[in-house]
Amino acid sequence: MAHVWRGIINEYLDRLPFTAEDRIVTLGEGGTPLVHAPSISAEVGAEVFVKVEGMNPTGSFKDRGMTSAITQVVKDGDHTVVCASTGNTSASAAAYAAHAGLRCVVMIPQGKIAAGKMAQAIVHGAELVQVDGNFDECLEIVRSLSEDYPIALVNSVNPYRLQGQKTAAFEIVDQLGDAPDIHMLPVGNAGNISAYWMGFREALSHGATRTPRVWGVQAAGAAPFVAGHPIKDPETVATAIRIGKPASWDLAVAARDESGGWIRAVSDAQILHAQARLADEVGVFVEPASAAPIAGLLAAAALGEVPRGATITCTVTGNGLKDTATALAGREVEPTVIPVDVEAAAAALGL
Ligand SMILES: Cc1ncc(COP(=O)(O)O)c(C=O)c1O
Ligand SMILES: N[C@@H](CCOP(=O)(O)O)C(=O)O
Repeated sequence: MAHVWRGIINEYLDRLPFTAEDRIVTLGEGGTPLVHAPSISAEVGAEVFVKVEGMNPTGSFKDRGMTSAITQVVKDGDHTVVCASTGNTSASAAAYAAHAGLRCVVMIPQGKIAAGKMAQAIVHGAELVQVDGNFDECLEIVRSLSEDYPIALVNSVNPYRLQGQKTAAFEIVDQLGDAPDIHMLPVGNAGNISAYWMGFREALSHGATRTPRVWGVQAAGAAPFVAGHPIKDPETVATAIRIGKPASWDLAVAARDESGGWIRAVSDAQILHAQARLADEVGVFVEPASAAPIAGLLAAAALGEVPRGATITCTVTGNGLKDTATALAGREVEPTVIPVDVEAAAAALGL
């Protein structure tokens, strides 16, 4: 019988802190495609694959962490969850809380959330609080709230989030038959790079013969790891990674150093160029933050730093449909309007 995907907790139950007796809160997350990128591969002289995390139920990798965080919240008997967010965590928390019948409160930096993500939180019934501050300041507030009130924090400082997110590394090993030589991903609050490194190391006990070098990419205006210290006023077109004080700092530094990798920055222009190339050449529409690893890869190739023939996987973290305004800016196309007439259609197409 064909295998039916049942969400990451059921698929990797033996590698997660849950049992078959637990009530698993799942929307069928995970099992995302690993898509080959032929033209980018040819350009950088390696085999490049993108792990399309925008295919998750709410359109980002956060769902892997949220199934696990919300499952634990239900297990603990809590009724309210809270998060700070640049948009994707709130969309995911809102959806999983709705599924579990929990109250969800999200705190977001005012005016800095892509419209699609805001819509997701609203339609799933989350209570939205806009803060006249940035993500880092929102996170400080929700951390205090969760310490002082009976509210469960579901940002990636919640260890169950990283447990769920590590399963993307398991999937890559399963899809390739081994770990890649290099794994690349965007870095914001730094939970995901930490989770991947945990996953790749654990995969050594489940068929992988090696771990990859981890190359993280930040936006130049929000690159605390490149600066070596927190950034007070982060700014970038990639609003998902507009973060100056990453919560998982030590874990991310460990992922970088233990894997023999690096964390570098790319400009907003490089990010938008990579986003357009992914859409035009690979057929994968990602949000700006998700294009950062491709921008970082192209930059590394231009410096001659990409090992010839290497297998490189890049996590593209979120769906482009969440932020169509940024994707379409500067791309205004005047649609041709024709009457209901085949000849007019042919003429419009120059046939
Ligand atoms: C689309 C997207 N990509 C990348 C990131 C960065 O992930 P992390 O915060 O785990 O470093 C985020 C959130 O921060 C995100 O929403
Ligand atoms: N990009 C994130 C920022 C917070 O992420 P978390 O993984 O630490 O919860 C978002 O979507 O809010």
